[in-house]
Amino acid sequence: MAGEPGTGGVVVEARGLAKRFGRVTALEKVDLTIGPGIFGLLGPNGAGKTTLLRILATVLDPSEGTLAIAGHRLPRGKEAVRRLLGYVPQEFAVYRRLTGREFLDYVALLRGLEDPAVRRRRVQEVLERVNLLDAAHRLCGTYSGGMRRRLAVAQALLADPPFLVVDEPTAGLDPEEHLRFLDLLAELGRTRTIVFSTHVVADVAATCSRLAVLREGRLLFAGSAAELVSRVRGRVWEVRASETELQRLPGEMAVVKVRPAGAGVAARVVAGQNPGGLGVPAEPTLEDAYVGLVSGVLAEGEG
Ligand SMILES: Nc1ncnc2c1ncn2[C@@H]1O[C@H](COP(=O)(O)OP(=O)(O)OP(=O)(O)O)[C@@H](O)[C@H]1O
Repeated sequence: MAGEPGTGGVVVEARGLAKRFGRVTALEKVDLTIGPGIFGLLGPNGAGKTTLLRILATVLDPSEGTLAIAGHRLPRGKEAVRRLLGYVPQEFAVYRRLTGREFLDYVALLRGLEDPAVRRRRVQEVLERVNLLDAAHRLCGTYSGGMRRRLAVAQALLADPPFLVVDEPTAGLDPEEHLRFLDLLAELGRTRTIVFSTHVVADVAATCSRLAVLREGRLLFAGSAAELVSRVRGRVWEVRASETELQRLPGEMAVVKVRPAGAGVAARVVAGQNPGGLGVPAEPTLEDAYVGLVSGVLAEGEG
């Protein structure tokens, strides 16, 4: 049954979620349904990603709207949801003077795993899962950023929760750790519901079955990557021009990336019309669609 530990993930239903901090509106009327698998949350700085994840993790109450997780309405069902939840916050504090193993043992004890033999086994399992066994005897204070991220995931996995909320898991990781982390997420997502936030569109393209895009607290899109990409089809262009020509191109457009090419540049742009007639149509990617959406070149709901 969905909602029970280790049996395939939970369903999240948010309707009209809003969050205000004084005069700042961090989230506005967010309607979202999230099912089993990996769900990516994309958006520029200040979009409201962390706020939404903190609400899903029951750390923060919304100012308005309704939220049900695995059928438990919040805030009434908070305790029940917490039993299903593993949360990896953006800022994760560790006890620098404990080893990785001691730290996890301590967290497991706090989570109610009282039998020392059960705890030892569980700590060993999560250390293995996140590939930290070799560093388990080292003080947490000596861990790299990537190792701390893995320790943060390990503590979230101690109770084998079917619902994981992970805030920017790949920030600050080196390329090798980054790839390993995506593999771990993909593996965990086979039997769980995972919601994670990121700035890296490629991470979403690589791991997520569904995604949402937030900007300034508003939900611009929720659906599959293929749906988002289809919105930009026919509007992505490779433009070869001089820098000056590029800056003077007529019409509304969003520049996805620019690289040097010969004496000028090759730019990838999203635009309704072929920019200045200089564009060659290109096959759209998720990054093109994301940039088009957050820049406003693709209107919301357009498709
Ligand atoms: N506790 C708080 N008090 C006041 N304002 C807040 C608080 N938390 C968030 N905000 C504001 O709410 C908005 C959304 O912030 P949030 O951290 O959710 O965005 P984000 O998408 O996670 O951004 P980033 O990618 O930079 O981490 C921002 O304007 C932020 O300054």
